[in-house]
Amino acid sequence: MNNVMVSLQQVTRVFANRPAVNNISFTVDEGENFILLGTSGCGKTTTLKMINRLIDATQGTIIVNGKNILDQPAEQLRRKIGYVVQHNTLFPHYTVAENIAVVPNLLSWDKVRTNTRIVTLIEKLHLSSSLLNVYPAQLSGGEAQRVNLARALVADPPILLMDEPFGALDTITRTAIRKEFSQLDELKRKTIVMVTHDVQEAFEMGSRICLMDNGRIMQTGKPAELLFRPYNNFVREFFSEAWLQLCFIVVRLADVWQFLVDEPAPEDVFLVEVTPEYSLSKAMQLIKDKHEKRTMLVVKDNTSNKKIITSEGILYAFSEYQRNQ
Ligand SMILES: Nc1ncnc2c1ncn2[C@@H]1O[C@H](COP(=O)(O)OP(=O)(O)OP(=O)(O)O)[C@@H](O)[C@H]1O
Repeated sequence: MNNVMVSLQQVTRVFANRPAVNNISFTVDEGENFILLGTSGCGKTTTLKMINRLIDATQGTIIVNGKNILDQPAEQLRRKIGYVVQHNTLFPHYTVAENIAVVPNLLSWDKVRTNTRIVTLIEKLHLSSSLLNVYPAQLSGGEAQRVNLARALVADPPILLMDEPFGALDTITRTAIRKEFSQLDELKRKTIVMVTHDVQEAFEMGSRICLMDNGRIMQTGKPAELLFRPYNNFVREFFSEAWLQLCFIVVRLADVWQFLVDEPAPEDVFLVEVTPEYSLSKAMQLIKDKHEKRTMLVVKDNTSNKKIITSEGILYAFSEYQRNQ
């Protein structure tokens, strides 16, 4: 059985007689990337802030790591929960190193332990050590967001709440940082609840997605479930515009394996080896990226299964797969 780290049970939050969050329930397992997705004003941020008690629920129960969040001082709860928001929340008169050291200092860590941890983290987050002594105003948006993350991770909290963490970045930096973040081993072990209104981001990063509208949950499920088994018209329509692109993010070569046709490779073709774990979009990208010569993919798993495929073959396999959903 998976260990449930965060559980919301029939939670409501009312502002000025209007429910911003209306009777919602979900659980997040240890190590999950749980995404709160939805249009502006649907209650995502309110939901996130209730988990670390920045906002109190009007009704309902919230359990974090087996304990009702009201049964402990808010400060104690927040020590187990890292929090990253869209805006730069670094203290302007503290250097980068001093900013990251805020929590270790509160926890009375000795200097050596704090410094060792800071050096490890900034390396992992691809920040140059020369930035440790500069002030936040001198950082680019991407650097500032990495420092924000370092500060949230420094005491190794088991849970991380992120509210549009890439929202203030330009598209290119945003995509690059998002990719880096998904590969960080430090984040892989964590239970993450992340707010976004960016559908592609939700599908690239989420192990499960909770789609909200007007304070209510429309559907919670794995990315593929939302695409192939939408509960209602709202869910269907929410994803309709980007549907194919999203399918290519969530469906792997392994999923369409039985429909992939093994083709003979001509001599002058460029062969790229991939595993069946590649998503269809990553596989297509590889074929596109090598246009000087025709590219085919050699898909090999760790037994002796092997198929040589083309982009047309991937499209064909996807349409067969979709018909069988
Ligand atoms: N402190 C507050 N006082 C009054 N109303 C509030 C307060 N905070 C949020 N609301 C209202 O609650 C609703 C949900 O807000 P929330 O910030 O949770 O939405 P969101 O989905 O995170 O939106 P966005 O993506 O724009 O941040 C909105 O109608 C908002 O105006």
